[in-house]
Amino acid sequence: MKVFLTHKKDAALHADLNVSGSKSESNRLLILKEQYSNPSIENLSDSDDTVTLTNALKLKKGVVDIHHAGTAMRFLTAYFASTPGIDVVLTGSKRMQERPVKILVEALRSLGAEITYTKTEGFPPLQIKGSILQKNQVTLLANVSSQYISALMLIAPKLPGGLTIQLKGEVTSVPYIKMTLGLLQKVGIQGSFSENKIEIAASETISENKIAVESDWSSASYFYSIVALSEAATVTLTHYSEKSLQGDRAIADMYEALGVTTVFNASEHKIILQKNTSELPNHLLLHLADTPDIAQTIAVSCFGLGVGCTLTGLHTLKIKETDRLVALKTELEKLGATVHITDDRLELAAFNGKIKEHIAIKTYQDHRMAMAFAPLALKVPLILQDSMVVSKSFPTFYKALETLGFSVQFE
Ligand SMILES: O=C(O)C1=C[C@@H](OP(=O)(O)O)[C@@H](O)[C@H](O)C1
Ligand SMILES: C=C(OP(=O)(O)O)C(=O)O
Repeated sequence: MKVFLTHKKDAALHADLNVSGSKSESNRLLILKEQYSNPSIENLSDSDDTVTLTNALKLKKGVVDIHHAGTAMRFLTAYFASTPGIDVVLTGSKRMQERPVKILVEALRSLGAEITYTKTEGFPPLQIKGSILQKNQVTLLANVSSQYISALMLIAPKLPGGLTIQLKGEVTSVPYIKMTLGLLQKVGIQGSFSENKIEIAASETISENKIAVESDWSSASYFYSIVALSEAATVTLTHYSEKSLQGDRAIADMYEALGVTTVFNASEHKIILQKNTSELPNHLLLHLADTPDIAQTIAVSCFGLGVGCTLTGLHTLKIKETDRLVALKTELEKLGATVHITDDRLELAAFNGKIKEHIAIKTYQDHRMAMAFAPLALKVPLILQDSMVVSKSFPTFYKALETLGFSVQFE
Protein backbone atom coordinates (compact mmCIF):
# COMPACT_ATOMS: atom_id res chain seq x y z
CA MET A 1 0.00 0.00 0.00
CA LYS A 2 1.29 3.46 -0.99
CA VAL A 3 1.03 6.45 1.29
CA PHE A 4 0.85 10.06 0.11
CA LEU A 5 2.42 12.41 2.64
CA THR A 6 2.27 16.18 2.90
CA HIS A 7 2.33 18.54 5.81
CA LYS A 8 -0.76 20.66 6.29
CA LYS A 9 0.12 24.32 5.95
CA ASP A 10 0.02 26.13 9.31
CA ALA A 11 -0.58 22.88 11.24
CA ALA A 12 1.25 23.18 14.53
CA LEU A 13 4.17 20.86 15.05
CA HIS A 14 3.56 20.42 18.76
CA ALA A 15 2.61 17.11 20.30
CA ASP A 16 3.06 14.73 23.20
CA LEU A 17 3.68 11.27 21.80
CA ASN A 18 4.03 7.87 23.33
CA VAL A 19 6.59 5.65 21.61
CA SER A 20 6.56 2.01 22.67
CA GLY A 21 9.45 0.14 24.27
CA SER A 22 12.79 -0.54 22.61
CA LYS A 23 12.57 -3.61 20.38
CA SER A 24 16.18 -4.48 21.19
CA GLU A 25 15.63 -4.39 24.95
CA SER A 26 12.28 -6.17 24.62
CA ASN A 27 13.67 -9.02 22.55
CA ARG A 28 16.54 -9.60 24.98
CA LEU A 29 14.17 -9.63 27.94
CA LEU A 30 11.84 -12.09 26.20
CA ILE A 31 14.71 -14.57 25.81
CA LEU A 32 15.66 -14.15 29.47
CA LYS A 33 12.05 -14.52 30.56
CA GLU A 34 11.68 -17.74 28.59
CA GLN A 35 14.70 -19.19 30.38
CA TYR A 36 13.93 -17.94 33.91
CA SER A 37 10.11 -17.34 33.89
CA ASN A 38 11.05 -13.83 35.00
CA PRO A 39 11.07 -10.81 34.84
CA SER A 40 7.67 -9.42 33.93
CA ILE A 41 8.20 -6.73 31.30
CA GLU A 42 6.59 -3.28 31.28
CA ASN A 43 6.39 -1.08 28.17
CA LEU A 44 7.16 -4.06 25.92
CA SER A 45 7.69 -3.09 22.28
CA ASP A 46 4.59 -3.34 20.08
CA SER A 47 6.80 -3.96 17.01
CA ASP A 48 6.18 -6.88 14.63
CA ASP A 49 9.67 -8.14 15.51
CA THR A 50 8.72 -8.45 19.18
CA VAL A 51 5.32 -10.01 18.46
CA THR A 52 7.05 -12.47 16.13
CA LEU A 53 9.58 -13.44 18.79
CA THR A 54 6.87 -13.79 21.45
CA ASN A 55 4.95 -16.22 19.21
CA ALA A 56 8.06 -18.12 18.10
CA LEU A 57 9.03 -18.77 21.71
CA LYS A 58 5.81 -20.78 22.15
CA LEU A 59 6.95 -23.30 19.52
CA LYS A 60 9.11 -26.32 20.26
CA LYS A 61 8.73 -28.33 17.05
CA GLY A 62 8.15 -27.82 13.33
CA VAL A 63 8.77 -24.74 11.22
CA VAL A 64 9.35 -21.44 13.03
CA ASP A 65 9.13 -18.43 10.70
CA ILE A 66 10.48 -15.17 12.11
CA HIS A 67 9.87 -13.12 8.91
CA HIS A 68 12.19 -10.07 8.81
CA ALA A 69 13.30 -10.04 12.47
CA GLY A 70 17.11 -10.21 12.65
CA THR A 71 17.37 -10.25 16.45
CA ALA A 72 14.70 -12.96 16.65
CA MET A 73 16.63 -15.06 14.10
CA ARG A 74 19.93 -14.77 15.91
CA PHE A 75 18.64 -14.94 19.51
CA LEU A 76 16.40 -17.96 18.73
CA THR A 77 19.24 -19.82 16.99
CA ALA A 78 21.18 -19.76 20.25
CA TYR A 79 18.18 -20.28 22.51
CA PHE A 80 16.77 -23.23 20.52
CA ALA A 81 20.20 -24.87 20.13
CA SER A 82 20.77 -24.78 23.92
CA THR A 83 17.30 -26.01 24.94
CA PRO A 84 16.75 -29.78 25.15
CA GLY A 85 13.53 -31.01 23.52
CA ILE A 86 13.56 -28.44 20.72
CA ASP A 87 13.40 -29.75 17.15
CA VAL A 88 12.69 -26.95 14.69
CA VAL A 89 13.45 -25.51 11.30
CA LEU A 90 14.10 -21.83 11.94
CA THR A 91 13.41 -19.75 8.86
CA GLY A 92 12.46 -16.24 7.81
CA SER A 93 11.57 -14.00 4.88
CA LYS A 94 13.35 -14.16 1.53
CA ARG A 95 15.64 -11.37 2.73
CA MET A 96 16.30 -13.15 6.04
CA GLN A 97 17.52 -16.10 3.99
CA GLU A 98 20.16 -13.76 2.53
CA ARG A 99 21.32 -12.41 5.90
CA PRO A 100 24.41 -14.36 7.10
CA VAL A 101 24.33 -16.47 10.24
CA LYS A 102 27.40 -18.67 9.77
CA ILE A 103 29.57 -16.99 12.41
CA LEU A 104 26.93 -17.68 15.06
CA VAL A 105 26.20 -21.22 13.86
CA GLU A 106 29.91 -22.10 13.95
CA ALA A 107 30.30 -20.63 17.42
CA LEU A 108 27.33 -22.66 18.67
CA ARG A 109 28.58 -25.82 16.95
CA SER A 110 31.94 -25.36 18.69
CA LEU A 111 29.99 -25.42 21.97
CA GLY A 112 28.34 -28.71 20.91
CA ALA A 113 25.14 -27.50 19.18
CA GLU A 114 23.34 -29.55 16.53
CA ILE A 115 22.55 -27.12 13.70
CA THR A 116 22.41 -27.83 9.96
CA TYR A 117 21.59 -25.65 6.96
CA THR A 118 18.56 -26.82 5.00
CA LYS A 119 19.14 -24.64 1.90
CA THR A 120 22.31 -22.57 1.58
CA GLU A 121 25.44 -23.01 3.70
CA GLY A 122 25.79 -20.01 6.01
CA PHE A 123 22.20 -18.77 5.78
CA PRO A 124 18.76 -19.58 7.21
CA PRO A 125 16.73 -21.83 7.22
CA LEU A 126 18.40 -23.80 10.01
CA GLN A 127 17.48 -27.21 11.32
CA ILE A 128 18.08 -27.06 15.07
CA LYS A 129 17.94 -29.88 17.63
CA GLY A 130 18.30 -28.50 21.13
CA SER A 131 20.69 -29.97 23.70
CA ILE A 132 22.60 -28.96 26.83
CA LEU A 133 25.78 -27.28 25.64
CA GLN A 134 28.63 -28.49 27.87
CA LYS A 135 31.56 -26.28 26.82
CA ASN A 136 32.11 -22.83 28.24
CA GLN A 137 34.61 -21.08 25.96
CA VAL A 138 33.95 -19.74 22.47
CA THR A 139 35.75 -17.51 19.97
CA LEU A 140 34.04 -15.65 17.14
CA LEU A 141 34.48 -12.85 14.62
CA ALA A 142 32.94 -9.63 15.93
CA ASN A 143 33.01 -7.30 12.90
CA VAL A 144 29.91 -8.55 11.06
CA SER A 145 27.01 -8.38 13.54
CA SER A 146 26.87 -7.84 17.29
CA GLN A 147 23.65 -9.86 17.33
CA TYR A 148 25.68 -13.10 17.19
CA ILE A 149 27.48 -12.04 20.36
CA SER A 150 24.33 -10.91 22.17
CA ALA A 151 22.69 -14.23 21.23
CA LEU A 152 25.50 -16.15 22.96
CA MET A 153 25.45 -13.82 25.98
CA LEU A 154 21.72 -14.38 26.47
CA ILE A 155 22.07 -18.17 26.77
CA ALA A 156 25.40 -17.95 28.66
CA PRO A 157 24.04 -17.81 32.25
CA LYS A 158 22.03 -21.00 31.68
CA LEU A 159 25.06 -22.98 30.44
CA PRO A 160 26.46 -25.26 33.16
CA GLY A 161 29.71 -23.30 33.54
CA GLY A 162 28.65 -19.89 32.21
CA LEU A 163 30.52 -18.66 29.12
CA THR A 164 33.69 -16.86 28.13
CA ILE A 165 33.43 -15.24 24.70
CA GLN A 166 36.61 -14.17 22.94
CA LEU A 167 36.00 -11.60 20.18
CA LYS A 168 38.16 -11.42 17.05
CA GLY A 169 38.51 -8.39 14.76
CA GLU A 170 37.12 -4.90 15.24
CA VAL A 171 33.96 -5.15 17.33
CA THR A 172 30.93 -3.57 15.63
CA SER A 173 27.68 -2.18 17.09
CA VAL A 174 29.32 -2.20 20.54
CA PRO A 175 26.47 -0.45 22.42
CA TYR A 176 24.19 -3.41 21.62
CA ILE A 177 26.66 -5.76 23.36
CA LYS A 178 26.77 -3.38 26.31
CA MET A 179 22.96 -3.31 26.33
CA THR A 180 22.88 -7.11 26.60
CA LEU A 181 25.42 -7.03 29.42
CA GLY A 182 23.53 -4.18 31.12
CA LEU A 183 20.27 -6.12 31.08
CA LEU A 184 21.95 -9.30 32.36
CA GLN A 185 23.46 -7.30 35.21
CA LYS A 186 20.12 -5.62 35.90
CA VAL A 187 18.56 -9.01 36.57
CA GLY A 188 21.45 -10.00 38.86
CA ILE A 189 23.66 -12.02 36.50
CA GLN A 190 27.38 -11.35 36.81
CA GLY A 191 29.30 -10.48 33.70
CA SER A 192 32.03 -8.31 32.23
CA PHE A 193 33.16 -7.02 28.84
CA SER A 194 36.65 -5.65 28.37
CA GLU A 195 39.39 -5.88 25.78
CA ASN A 196 37.55 -8.23 23.42
CA LYS A 197 36.63 -10.66 26.16
CA ILE A 198 33.17 -11.20 27.59
CA GLU A 199 32.60 -13.32 30.67
CA ILE A 200 29.14 -14.32 31.87
CA ALA A 201 28.68 -16.34 35.07
CA ALA A 202 26.25 -19.24 35.29
CA SER A 203 23.10 -18.49 37.24
CA GLU A 204 20.14 -20.71 38.13
CA THR A 205 17.85 -17.82 39.04
CA ILE A 206 17.55 -14.10 38.46
CA SER A 207 16.91 -11.45 41.08
CA GLU A 208 14.56 -8.99 39.33
CA ASN A 209 10.93 -9.81 38.76
CA LYS A 210 9.83 -6.61 37.03
CA ILE A 211 11.62 -4.47 34.42
CA ALA A 212 10.37 -1.39 32.59
CA VAL A 213 11.71 -1.08 29.06
CA GLU A 214 12.79 2.40 27.99
CA SER A 215 11.07 3.59 24.81
CA ASP A 216 12.84 3.11 21.51
CA TRP A 217 15.55 5.65 20.65
CA SER A 218 15.80 4.45 17.02
CA SER A 219 12.08 5.27 16.67
CA ALA A 220 12.70 8.64 18.36
CA SER A 221 15.21 9.48 15.63
CA TYR A 222 12.39 10.20 13.14
CA PHE A 223 11.03 12.92 15.41
CA TYR A 224 14.50 14.46 15.63
CA SER A 225 14.46 14.61 11.85
CA ILE A 226 10.97 16.15 11.79
CA VAL A 227 11.95 18.84 14.30
CA ALA A 228 15.19 19.52 12.40
CA LEU A 229 13.32 19.96 9.09
CA SER A 230 10.58 22.15 10.59
CA GLU A 231 10.45 25.92 10.92
CA ALA A 232 9.49 25.55 14.57
CA ALA A 233 8.47 22.50 16.58
CA THR A 234 8.26 21.02 20.06
CA VAL A 235 7.76 17.28 20.34
CA THR A 236 7.54 15.52 23.70
CA LEU A 237 8.22 11.79 23.83
CA THR A 238 7.50 9.61 26.87
CA HIS A 239 9.44 6.88 28.68
CA TYR A 240 12.91 8.14 27.87
CA SER A 241 15.80 8.96 30.14
CA GLU A 242 19.14 10.70 29.79
CA LYS A 243 21.14 7.61 30.74
CA SER A 244 20.09 4.83 28.39
CA LEU A 245 21.08 1.26 27.60
CA GLN A 246 20.43 2.08 23.93
CA GLY A 247 23.33 3.38 21.85
CA ASP A 248 20.92 5.30 19.59
CA ARG A 249 20.41 7.73 22.47
CA ALA A 250 23.44 9.40 20.81
CA ILE A 251 20.93 10.92 18.38
CA ALA A 252 20.18 13.59 21.00
CA ASP A 253 23.79 14.82 20.87
CA MET A 254 24.13 14.44 17.10
CA TYR A 255 21.04 16.55 16.29
CA GLU A 256 22.18 19.49 18.44
CA ALA A 257 24.28 20.41 15.36
CA LEU A 258 21.23 19.96 13.10
CA GLY A 259 19.06 22.38 15.07
CA VAL A 260 17.37 20.20 17.69
CA THR A 261 17.85 20.71 21.43
CA THR A 262 16.81 17.92 23.80
CA VAL A 263 15.46 18.73 27.26
CA PHE A 264 15.49 15.72 29.59
CA ASN A 265 12.62 15.80 32.05
CA ALA A 266 13.90 13.22 34.55
CA SER A 267 10.92 13.24 36.93
CA GLU A 268 8.42 12.45 34.16
CA HIS A 269 10.78 10.28 32.06
CA LYS A 270 10.18 12.49 29.04
CA ILE A 271 12.31 14.13 26.42
CA ILE A 272 11.33 17.42 24.82
CA LEU A 273 12.72 18.06 21.35
CA GLN A 274 12.87 21.73 20.47
CA LYS A 275 13.91 23.45 17.28
CA ASN A 276 16.87 25.73 17.96
CA THR A 277 18.10 28.50 15.74
CA SER A 278 21.80 27.71 15.80
CA GLU A 279 23.61 28.00 12.50
CA LEU A 280 23.82 24.75 10.53
CA PRO A 281 27.22 23.35 9.50
CA ASN A 282 28.09 23.13 5.79
CA HIS A 283 29.18 19.55 6.23
CA LEU A 284 28.72 16.98 8.99
CA LEU A 285 31.15 14.13 9.64
CA LEU A 286 29.84 11.27 11.78
CA HIS A 287 31.18 7.80 12.54
CA LEU A 288 28.20 5.47 12.99
CA ALA A 289 29.70 2.02 13.68
CA ASP A 290 28.06 2.18 17.13
CA THR A 291 24.70 3.38 15.83
CA PRO A 292 23.97 1.83 12.40
CA ASP A 293 20.17 2.12 12.66
CA ILE A 294 20.15 5.93 12.61
CA ALA A 295 22.30 6.33 9.49
CA GLN A 296 19.27 6.61 7.18
CA THR A 297 17.56 9.19 9.41
CA ILE A 298 20.66 11.37 9.48
CA ALA A 299 21.37 11.14 5.74
CA VAL A 300 17.82 12.21 4.88
CA SER A 301 17.78 15.03 7.46
CA CYS A 302 21.06 16.38 6.06
CA PHE A 303 19.66 16.28 2.53
CA GLY A 304 16.52 18.17 3.55
CA LEU A 305 18.53 20.77 5.44
CA GLY A 306 21.01 21.34 2.61
CA VAL A 307 23.86 20.08 4.80
CA GLY A 308 26.48 17.83 3.23
CA CYS A 309 27.55 14.78 5.22
CA THR A 310 30.14 12.05 5.39
CA LEU A 311 28.88 9.05 7.33
CA THR A 312 31.46 6.36 8.11
CA GLY A 313 31.45 2.98 9.90
CA LEU A 314 28.53 1.74 7.78
CA HIS A 315 29.95 -1.71 6.87
CA THR A 316 26.95 -3.51 8.45
CA LEU A 317 24.31 -1.64 6.43
CA LYS A 318 24.50 -3.92 3.41
CA ILE A 319 23.33 -6.99 5.39
CA LYS A 320 20.34 -5.40 7.07
CA GLU A 321 16.70 -5.45 5.84
CA THR A 322 18.04 -4.33 2.46
CA ASP A 323 21.41 -3.01 1.31
CA ARG A 324 20.77 0.32 3.00
CA LEU A 325 23.69 2.10 1.33
CA VAL A 326 22.45 1.32 -2.18
CA ALA A 327 18.83 2.04 -1.18
CA LEU A 328 19.76 5.44 0.29
CA LYS A 329 21.78 6.47 -2.75
CA THR A 330 19.07 5.38 -5.20
CA GLU A 331 16.18 7.09 -3.42
CA LEU A 332 18.00 10.30 -2.39
CA GLU A 333 19.19 10.75 -5.98
CA LYS A 334 15.59 10.52 -7.23
CA LEU A 335 14.92 13.63 -5.14
CA GLY A 336 17.90 15.51 -6.61
CA ALA A 337 20.77 14.54 -4.29
CA THR A 338 24.31 13.58 -5.25
CA VAL A 339 25.45 10.61 -3.18
CA HIS A 340 28.62 8.58 -3.29
CA ILE A 341 28.86 5.26 -1.46
CA THR A 342 31.60 2.74 -0.74
CA ASP A 343 31.36 -0.49 1.26
CA ASP A 344 31.29 1.35 4.56
CA ARG A 345 30.60 5.05 4.00
CA LEU A 346 28.20 7.50 2.44
CA GLU A 347 29.01 10.97 1.14
CA LEU A 348 26.17 13.38 0.50
CA ALA A 349 26.93 16.65 -1.27
CA ALA A 350 25.29 19.75 0.24
CA PHE A 351 22.11 20.27 -1.79
CA ASN A 352 20.83 23.75 -2.38
CA GLY A 353 18.44 23.07 -5.25
CA LYS A 354 14.72 22.41 -5.25
CA ILE A 355 13.77 18.97 -3.91
CA LYS A 356 11.74 17.09 -6.54
CA GLU A 357 8.05 16.79 -5.66
CA HIS A 358 5.67 13.80 -5.73
CA ILE A 359 8.50 11.30 -6.00
CA ALA A 360 7.62 7.69 -5.10
CA ILE A 361 10.25 6.44 -2.67
CA LYS A 362 10.85 2.69 -2.72
CA THR A 363 11.17 1.12 0.71
CA TYR A 364 12.78 -2.24 -0.13
CA GLN A 365 11.00 -4.13 2.70
CA ASP A 366 12.89 -1.85 5.07
CA HIS A 367 10.94 -0.03 7.78
CA ARG A 368 13.74 2.48 8.22
CA MET A 369 13.65 3.52 4.55
CA ALA A 370 9.98 4.53 4.97
CA MET A 371 10.43 6.28 8.31
CA ALA A 372 13.67 8.03 7.38
CA PHE A 373 12.17 9.59 4.23
CA ALA A 374 8.77 10.52 5.72
CA PRO A 375 9.99 13.73 7.45
CA LEU A 376 10.86 15.18 4.01
CA ALA A 377 7.11 15.63 3.50
CA LEU A 378 7.61 18.81 5.54
CA LYS A 379 9.46 20.13 2.49
CA VAL A 380 7.69 18.51 -0.49
CA PRO A 381 4.71 16.20 -1.16
CA LEU A 382 6.08 12.67 -1.12
CA ILE A 383 4.92 9.11 -1.78
CA LEU A 384 6.19 6.04 0.11
CA GLN A 385 5.70 2.70 -1.59
CA ASP A 386 4.86 -0.38 0.46
CA SER A 387 4.31 1.96 3.38
CA MET A 388 3.25 -0.63 5.97
CA VAL A 389 6.82 -1.88 6.33
CA VAL A 390 7.04 0.49 9.30
CA SER A 391 5.32 -2.10 11.52
CA LYS A 392 8.57 -4.06 11.80
CA SER A 393 9.58 -1.63 14.53
CA PHE A 394 6.95 1.16 14.79
CA PRO A 395 3.36 0.13 13.90
CA THR A 396 1.84 3.46 15.03
CA PHE A 397 4.26 5.62 13.03
CA TYR A 398 1.67 7.13 10.65
CA LYS A 399 -0.69 7.92 13.54
CA ALA A 400 2.15 9.88 15.12
CA LEU A 401 2.67 11.77 11.85
CA GLU A 402 -1.04 12.70 11.79
CA THR A 403 -0.81 14.01 15.34
CA LEU A 404 2.00 16.24 14.11
CA GLY A 405 -0.16 17.75 11.32
CA PHE A 406 0.90 15.55 8.42
CA SER A 407 -1.72 14.53 5.88
CA VAL A 408 -1.41 10.74 5.52
CA GLN A 409 -3.37 9.19 2.67
CA PHE A 410 -3.15 5.50 1.87
CA GLU A 411 -3.95 4.12 -1.54
O1 LIG B 1 21.15 -6.37 19.00
C1 LIG B 1 20.29 -5.63 18.52
O2 LIG B 1 19.19 -5.44 19.09
C2 LIG B 1 20.58 -4.94 17.25
C3 LIG B 1 21.89 -4.83 16.81
C4 LIG B 1 22.25 -4.11 15.57
O3 LIG B 1 22.61 -5.06 14.57
P1 LIG B 1 24.13 -5.42 14.16
O4 LIG B 1 24.88 -5.82 15.38
O5 LIG B 1 23.94 -6.56 13.21
O6 LIG B 1 24.72 -4.19 13.54
C5 LIG B 1 21.10 -3.25 15.05
O7 LIG B 1 21.35 -2.83 13.75
C6 LIG B 1 19.78 -3.97 15.11
O8 LIG B 1 18.72 -3.19 14.65
C7 LIG B 1 19.44 -4.37 16.51
C1 LIG C 1 18.61 -3.94 11.46
C2 LIG C 1 17.47 -3.91 12.13
O1 LIG C 1 16.86 -4.99 12.69
P1 LIG C 1 17.22 -6.54 12.66
O2 LIG C 1 18.67 -6.70 12.35
O3 LIG C 1 16.89 -7.01 14.05
O4 LIG C 1 16.34 -7.17 11.62
C3 LIG C 1 16.76 -2.63 12.35
O5 LIG C 1 15.78 -2.60 13.11
O6 LIG C 1 17.15 -1.60 11.78
